[in-house]
Amino acid sequence: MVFNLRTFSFTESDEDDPTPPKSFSLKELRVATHDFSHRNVVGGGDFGMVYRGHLADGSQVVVKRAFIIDQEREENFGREMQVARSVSTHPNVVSLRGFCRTKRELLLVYPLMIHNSLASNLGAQSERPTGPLDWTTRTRIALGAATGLAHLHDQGNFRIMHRHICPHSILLNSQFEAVITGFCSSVIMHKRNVQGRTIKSQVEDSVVSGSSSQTYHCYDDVYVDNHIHGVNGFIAPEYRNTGKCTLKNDVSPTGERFLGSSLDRRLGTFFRRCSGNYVEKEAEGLVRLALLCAHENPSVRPEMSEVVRMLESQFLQRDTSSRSSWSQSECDSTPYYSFPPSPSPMGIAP
Ligand SMILES: Nc1ncnc2c1ncn2[C@@H]1O[C@H](COP(=O)(O)OP(=O)(O)OP(=O)(O)O)[C@@H](O)[C@H]1O
Repeated sequence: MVFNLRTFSFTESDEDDPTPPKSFSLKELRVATHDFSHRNVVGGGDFGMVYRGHLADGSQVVVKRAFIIDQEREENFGREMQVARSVSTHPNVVSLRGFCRTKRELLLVYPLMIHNSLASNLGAQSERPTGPLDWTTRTRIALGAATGLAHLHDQGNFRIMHRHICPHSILLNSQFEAVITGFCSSVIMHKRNVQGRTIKSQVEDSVVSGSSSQTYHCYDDVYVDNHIHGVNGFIAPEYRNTGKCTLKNDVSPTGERFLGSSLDRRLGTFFRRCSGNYVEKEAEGLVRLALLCAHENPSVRPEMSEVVRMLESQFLQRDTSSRSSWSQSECDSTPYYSFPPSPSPMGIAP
């Protein structure tokens, strides 16, 4: 029995706690990536370029490299480190292998996800030689991504808001399971105890980060951001308009984009490309859930844990029962765990 300082509770073992990220030398990462050869570039984002590499122990990794250090990248680096040190291990959340800091560069090392991002497997940008993702894979990706996000949202005494969820931040491993990445904009919200003090995670205090000061936010406060983070088209309307951060900010792009993305960025494109290769009732249910998540009123949006339950009841049931697809009567008998019923013309944002 172990007392967990992060969750303030006893657990059977601490095996879910993350292994502390390793401090790499720049030389090790240069060797791993063939001196950051452009042939090894697998992506890029706000932080910098992302290179594929091989470590000396034979493992395949990516190295995210910022070779211009400014305040924004320092903060991004700090946030990635904070999340990595705080979040417990989960198969749908990427874990930081290590980092490197020099006077001129900031580098983050993650395990390589062989199928890159969801974005690179969808629509017109798809590099897939084998054609569009099949329906079962898409539904597994939707469920995996929702599970990863729900895990971030529920970390015992604190919650992690991702704030940058989009098809580029959902990676696909060798089994095409979704793995959430991209914590450059994430915020950790802590619980307040009875004395009004912020209970914060012990592990965070040991974070090796460049940022000189840490601000701790309580999740029962409304945290207002004066710099809007996120990708255009993937930002919850209330956050874009007011800067107010809540976990429901993550649910909106979830609906608009990744559940929608499980179908495809443009539904018409998906239905054409899959030429009937999907389960109609499931696709309908997914569209309804996506619309509910993207509702303009955040209080109407479900929590991520509810999204997971709805998806599980839909897709896991399919695997274990003889029923071929969902029906309205099944939905009626299990209202909480089922996909939402068809929207009324009022109330659901287009
Ligand atoms: N572990 C990984 N394995 C394979 N490809 C990756 C991995 N991490 C990132 N990539 C590729 O690099 C792209 C950018 O990564 P990421 O979203 O982490 O960068 P970023 O936008 O700089 O980060 P952030 O979202 O934190 O600002 C991804 O969309 C993906 O194509």
